[in-house]
Amino acid sequence: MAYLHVSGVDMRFTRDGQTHPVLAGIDLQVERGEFIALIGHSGCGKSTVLNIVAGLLQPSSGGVILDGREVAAPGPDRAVVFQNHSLLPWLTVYQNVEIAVDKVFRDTRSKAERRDWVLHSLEMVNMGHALQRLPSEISGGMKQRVGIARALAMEPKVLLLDEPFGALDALTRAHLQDEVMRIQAELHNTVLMITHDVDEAVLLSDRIVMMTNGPAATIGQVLAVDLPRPRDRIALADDATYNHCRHEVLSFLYEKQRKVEPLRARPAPAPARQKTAA
Ligand SMILES: Nc1ncnc2c1ncn2[C@@H]1O[C@H](COP(=O)(O)OP(=O)(O)OP(=O)(O)O)[C@@H](O)[C@H]1O
Repeated sequence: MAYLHVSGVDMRFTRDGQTHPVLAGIDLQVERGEFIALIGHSGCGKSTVLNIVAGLLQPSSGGVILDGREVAAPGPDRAVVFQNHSLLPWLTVYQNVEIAVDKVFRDTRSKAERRDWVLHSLEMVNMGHALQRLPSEISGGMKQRVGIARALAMEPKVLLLDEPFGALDALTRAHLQDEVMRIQAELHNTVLMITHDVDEAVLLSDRIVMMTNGPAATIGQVLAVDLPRPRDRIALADDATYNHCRHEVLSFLYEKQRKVEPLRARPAPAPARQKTAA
């Protein structure tokens, strides 16, 4: 059996007395240590899938099994990193990671071991120099790094990333993607990452799971990214496999699942004014 198994998941929300089918028959099996990117048009239900795996939402039918146990509620074995860093603003960088480490390892590791682990986790994302700073005193990219350190420090079975780099500028984003690849190579985490960025999906993942448009979205195509690691973004620009994967995802999104946004009606042009001679 797969390490993470999302099985027959349907999700319906009730809004204004009406039932809206969001997900229908989501089936996904993820091996231990695999990096999965989840991609699809806005509103198709990617976050809903992630929240179900996190245990934050209960599916209408179907379920999730992680390492042989059914997911019924949120737990430290599934750490989530959101797009908008969710650090506690009144705690320092160090304390933001410490609070998670204390929660998970209070009974199994000594105070000194926990302290070393907090420091190690922050060093891993190159934040060891800013331990005493508050979130308001660091950049968006640094906050995201601390969020990733906090999630990794919990040693989760699955790391759930909901557009973790979505709010960052292109350079910071590339830098953090490289860091995540380096950490992944070291720790072999099992990762489920939502992204809107096709290049990010191909660069980082082992498989790309593409979702159809809602309502009642499901998995439309799964693409294996057969690129050796470590991966180098510059070398990959001319790589045939990389470009093939990129093309497959783009064609899924913009040909097979083309999403036509309703155009807003334009206001009628104002009638031309008669010019009157002065
Ligand atoms: N708690 C809720 N109650 C009612 N409807 C919801 C709820 N959560 C999500 N939805 C609806 O479910 C659909 C899927 O939302 P979801 O956030 O999962 O999509 P998404 O693919 O992650 O979108 P985006 O890429 O824009 O973040 C949307 O139509 C959304 O309005």
